[in-house]
Order: sequence, then structure tokens, then C-alpha cells
Amino acid sequence: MLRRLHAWPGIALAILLLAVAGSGALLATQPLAERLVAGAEPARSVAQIADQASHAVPGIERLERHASGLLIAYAEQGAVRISPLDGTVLGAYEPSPLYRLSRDLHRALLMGEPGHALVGIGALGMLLLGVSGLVLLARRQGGWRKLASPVRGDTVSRWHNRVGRALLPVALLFGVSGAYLSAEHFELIAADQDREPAFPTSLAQGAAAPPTELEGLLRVPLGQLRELEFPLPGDTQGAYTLRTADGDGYVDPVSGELLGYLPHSPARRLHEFIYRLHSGELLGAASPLLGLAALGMPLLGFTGALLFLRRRHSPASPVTQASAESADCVLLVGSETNGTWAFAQALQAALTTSGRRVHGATLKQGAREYPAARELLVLTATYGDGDAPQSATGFLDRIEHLRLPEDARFAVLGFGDRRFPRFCQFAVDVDNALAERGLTRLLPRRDMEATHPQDFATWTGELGDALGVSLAVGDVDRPRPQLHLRLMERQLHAAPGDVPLVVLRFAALGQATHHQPGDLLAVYPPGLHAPRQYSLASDSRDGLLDICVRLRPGGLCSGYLHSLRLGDTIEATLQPHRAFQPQPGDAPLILVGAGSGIGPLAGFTRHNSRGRPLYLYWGGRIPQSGVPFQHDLDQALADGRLSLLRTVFSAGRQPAYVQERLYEDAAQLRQLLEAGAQVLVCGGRDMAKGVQRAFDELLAPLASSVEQLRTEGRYREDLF
Ligand SMILES: Cc1cc2nc3c(=O)[nH]c(=O)nc-3n(C[C@H](O)[C@H](O)[C@H](O)COP(=O)(O)O)c2cc1C
Repeated sequence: MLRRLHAWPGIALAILLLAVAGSGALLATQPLAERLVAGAEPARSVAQIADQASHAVPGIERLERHASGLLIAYAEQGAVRISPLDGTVLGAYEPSPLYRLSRDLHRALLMGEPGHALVGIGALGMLLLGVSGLVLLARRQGGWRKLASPVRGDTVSRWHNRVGRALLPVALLFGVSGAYLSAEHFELIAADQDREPAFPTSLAQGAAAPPTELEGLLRVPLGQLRELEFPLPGDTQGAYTLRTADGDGYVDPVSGELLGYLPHSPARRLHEFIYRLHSGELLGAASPLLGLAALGMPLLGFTGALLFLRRRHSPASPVTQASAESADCVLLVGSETNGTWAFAQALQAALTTSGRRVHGATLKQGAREYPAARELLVLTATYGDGDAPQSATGFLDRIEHLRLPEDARFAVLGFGDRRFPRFCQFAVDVDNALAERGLTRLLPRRDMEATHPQDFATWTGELGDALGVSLAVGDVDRPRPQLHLRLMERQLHAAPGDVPLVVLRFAALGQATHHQPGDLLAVYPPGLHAPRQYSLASDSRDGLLDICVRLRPGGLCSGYLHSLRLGDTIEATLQPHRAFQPQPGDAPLILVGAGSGIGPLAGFTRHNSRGRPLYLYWGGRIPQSGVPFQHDLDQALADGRLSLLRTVFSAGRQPAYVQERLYEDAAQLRQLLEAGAQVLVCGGRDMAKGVQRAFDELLAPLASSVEQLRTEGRYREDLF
């Protein structure tokens, strides 16, 4: 709902806001341009400048001072610029036609009153966009406190959110001040601009004194002046009309007395303040910065439109959709990279064909009440360390408020990856929570991997039987990869009798990526339905994406990656892996890996810029194959980013596994663990079991265990 409130006004007002922002950007340069022309303003009184100007401009009628300090004298012959230093004429004053056009465009789109109204609506729209954008961003970042943390996502959404966040204060400032000025224009708010002081009923008689002798003008500093109207020559009933920043009045040309002075009302002061805020005058020489900010608007509009179009074509908007109120079958989906959506879409189509009225939504955005539902079907992935994927956050907390008819039944299908210790854990939690909430199961929960679509066919067969219909589920579309990568470097580590490892370095084509070591690169080999994930060894700052791949016997994806030549391109998607990152801080890191598991560990070492103590244990098979990333690791050892490197080979001259080195260094490692060290393990499951046993033994004298460290987030694994 909120997203629609953000997207639709954005699309509807895009062109209007672009015109207003563009002209506003130009107008924001005006105070600075005028200031440059006006020059520095000395400390002097209005009396002095009025006196000098009246000599320099015969028949002067009016002296006007812009907030920028520009002084303009008007006489019958025309308008001239006046030097604030000595009142001499600097040249003719011609208001810039470009600024005039920009002003008309900015205030009324060159359309008179209807244009004024549209601009007012635009200002309100900008406010709405700013506020809804702020709330959406807070949600996306995972709370208000994380609003300032780095924005993640693909290039388009990152730019949209980053620029939006940076421009938010400006959007709110212009939105509020623009709406206020429009409301004043349509007299919805009083500005008291037309309130004039009463002209004095009696003036002193006698000869007019020069301005330098008039107390009423001597007391006003030049910086306060807005406008001074001169009395007509020879008019004995005339007086100076003085308008200042604080109020207006008349100055008797004979006695010099200030008469009928009327200070500005609070409404008028507020108007002045808001006007100066909106025009950038309050910022002085920095006003073009506001203009620069306004120029960020086209970028926001462009990226916003791309996101809007993408979302409309994303699988999250199923083809046939019953409303939440009328649906008899509710399909809720938890997904992070849209793979589960592809299955849900195929299911929704089949259920609809079988005559069900299906309502599909994410677990996060689903309604609170489904009054007509007979079945609730949940398809959900698991992320992090057994946690909810992004489109399902908060669902478990909302389950107790979910309102369904008493006889509604449910079924849960979990999507996961068996390489993670908590396989399909979130689906398990959802299934249990729905049962605890008192709902009846239509089917027992099933868990599957997206790489095994036959399991999906089995489940939909069982579902069809339970519903008493035959479900004809069509092909599941492969999720679209987000990145095209070109292979730039390739380093093979192979020796007779060893399983080859290859380090591949890719460049992203046509877009910047945002990633850190430990994140996953999901690679889509041609002809395979689901991607295979590889841990990244590089950070965005490296400019390239590095992975280390072990050739698996019969492995389609690893075979494909090993066969790549320099210049070949592949398709892939980035997947953040928050559960496998070093904790922030200075506590020591103990990195343990085997085989291709060295990838992210080498990446953490490379980017250990804070110089925290870092100990790396790695196990390979045959020494002749070499150590992947050896060059990087040597450099890190030399400059102190790496404190210790221990390599071990299971088929070397002294065969050993990596955990044996851990036992050898027990005393030192125990000290590190006592000092709060964090352990990160990457590699195969068997290695991980041995490593866990070693750490459990190391930790026993400290009355601690790997389980204890896990709960503190100090023992993390990335296993395959
Ligand atoms: C960073 C990351 C963490 C994951 N954590 C788990 C996990 O703890 N348990 C699990 O069974 N699967 C886990 N998975 C696998 C996903 O659940 C699985 O690939 C799923 O099919 C993705 O579906 P989606 O494309 O709809 O997001 C994880 C995947 C990634 C990329």
C-alpha cells in the first residue's frame, strides 16, 4: 500500500516535478549571480546611499535592494544598478530574461493560475513522496536506526535509495515551503503582504533636508533596506516611503522623523522566512548547492520509473489474482531472490485453472484477514542462519493476528539448500506456528531444493489429491540473472592426483556491483534451471568478483566454470550472506578452511585494513598444486594484515588435516578465544566436523563450547 502511495504520485508528477526542479535549480543560482554583480556591501546607513544615489540618478523615484545586496535605482529614464560603496551608477539594470522565464515556469509552468495550482499540487506530492520514501527506506534497511547504514541491492535500487536518502531533507524543505507559498497565493493562508502603514496626517513645514540629515534614514543600516520611495521633487505633502526587513513606515523629509511605522506581523515574518528558505537566499553563497540537489531529481525520477516498471513485471504480480476478501485459496510466498516466486506462480496458474479463486502475496505484505479462505498455502525460502527471507520478515510475529475461517487448512512447502545447517528452518518455524495457532494441516510440511523441481511436482501431486483436483502445473520459469560477467583472470591449481581448483576473476559488464567477501555469487550455467552458489573472495572496492571453484566429479556448474576461457561471459546474481561475515570490532579472527573454502577467507584477509590479529589455517591435498591466493596472502603477511598462515596438505610428505594444526597451536588459540576471537570456517562438511571437535576440545578448559560461541555469533560456517 505504502509503496503504491510512493510510486503512483511519483509517476503522475514526474514531468511536473522535473520542470519545477529544473527551473528551481537555475533560480537557485540567482542569489549568487546577483551577489557577484552587487559586490561587497560596506556598513553604512540608508541615508548615505540615498543621498549619493539621488545625486547620481537625477529624478530618482525608488531605490530597491535585493536580499543579495543588489541595489537598483528607478527613475523615469529607466533602471540602473548602483554601487553600494559610493552610490555611483554601475550600468543599466536589465532583469535576465532567462531568470524571468525560469521564474514563470517554476511558479506556474507558464500557464497562469491553473499552473499555480498544479505547482501547489506538485509541492504536496513532493512532501508525500519524501515521507513515504523515508518510511519505505526505513523498512528496507530493517529499522529507523539503520537508516544511515549502507544501502544494499542492485544498482538501480541502490542509486534510487541513496540519492533519495541524500535528497530527503531538500525534498521536505521544498515540499513544505512550496506548499506554504502556494497556499498563500490562493489566500488559504494570510501573508499580510498588502498591509500598508497609514500615511501621516501632518508633516513638518519647511525646506526638505538632504537624506544625510534625516534621522529616520540615518538609523537604518543598508543591510535592512528593502525599498525606499523618494518624495516627488517640490511636493510639500510628500514623504519617503521606507520598507525594511522588519517593518514599513514614512520618513518626514523636513524633520527626518520616522512616522506611522508598522512592524511586520508574525504572518509576514513567517512569509519572509519561508520565501528566503525556498529561494535559497538564506544559504547565501551556498544557494547553488540547493540547485545541485534539485538536479538529483531527474536521477531519482529515472531510477524510480525503472523500479516501478520492473516491479510491475516481476513475478510478485501474478497473472490472475482474486482479492484477499473473496479468495478461497491463499498463497503466501517468502522469497529473497525470486526463485520461490517462480514456483508459486506456476502453482497459482494451475490452481486458478482448476477453479480456485487464488490470492497470492508475500508473507510480509499479506492481509490480516482472509474471510473466505479454505486453504492457506505457504511457499517459503530460508535465509541467513535459518531465518526468514526478506519478503517474509515479521510474519511469525503476525501469525496470531491472522484471521481465517475456523475450518481453513494449511500446507507449507519449504525451499532451501541442504548445505546450510538449518535446512528449510524458516519453513519449519512457519509450519509449527500455524499449527500452534490452531489451524489444521492439509498436508505435512515438505522441504525441497529449487535445484530439484521433481520434488515440486511430487508435492503439487499430493496437494491436488488433498484438494480433490488434478493440478496441471506448467514449467517453472528460471529466475532472471541480474549480472553479466566477463572472465578477466584465471589461475589454475592442479597437480597429478589432485582435484583441480581454479581462481576466477570476473568484471561486471555495464553495472557496478556491491558486495563483500563471503557474499555469494549465484552462477547460472546454460541449460541448468537453478544457479549454483560460490563464495566471493573480493570486495566491491577490488572492482572484480573473485571466486574459487573446485572441479566436482560430474558437477555441471563447476565443469562449466573450469572450462571458461579469458573473455568468456557468464550470467549470475549476487546474494548477500550476512550470516558469514566477521563481526565488527578489533577482536582477533581465526579463519579455518579447506580446498576452495579459502576464497572468502582470503577476501577477509585482503580487507583486514583495521589490522586486527588474523590467523589463517588452510588445508589442501597435494603441495604441488600450490595455495590459492598465495600472492595476496604473502603480501598480507608482509604488511601485518595476516598474523599467521598455516597450510597443511593431506597427501603431502607429512600428511595432515587442518584440525591437526589447530591442536598443535592449542595454547595460542585458547588465548585468542579468551580474548574474544571469532572463528569463521569455510569448506566441506567433514572438515567442518573435525574442526568443530578440535575447537570443542580447545574450549573445554575455558568452560565454553562451539555451541556457546555460535549463540554469541563468534562461530560461523559456510559449508558445502
Ligand atoms: C545467504 C544465503 C543464506 C541461506 N541460508 C539458508 C538456510 O539457512 N537454510 C536453508 O535451507 N537454505 C538457505 N539458503 C538457500 C535458499 O533458501 C534457497 O536457495 C532458496 O531456494 C532461495 O529462494 P529464493 O530465490 O526465493 O530466495 C540460503 C541462501 C543464501 C543465498
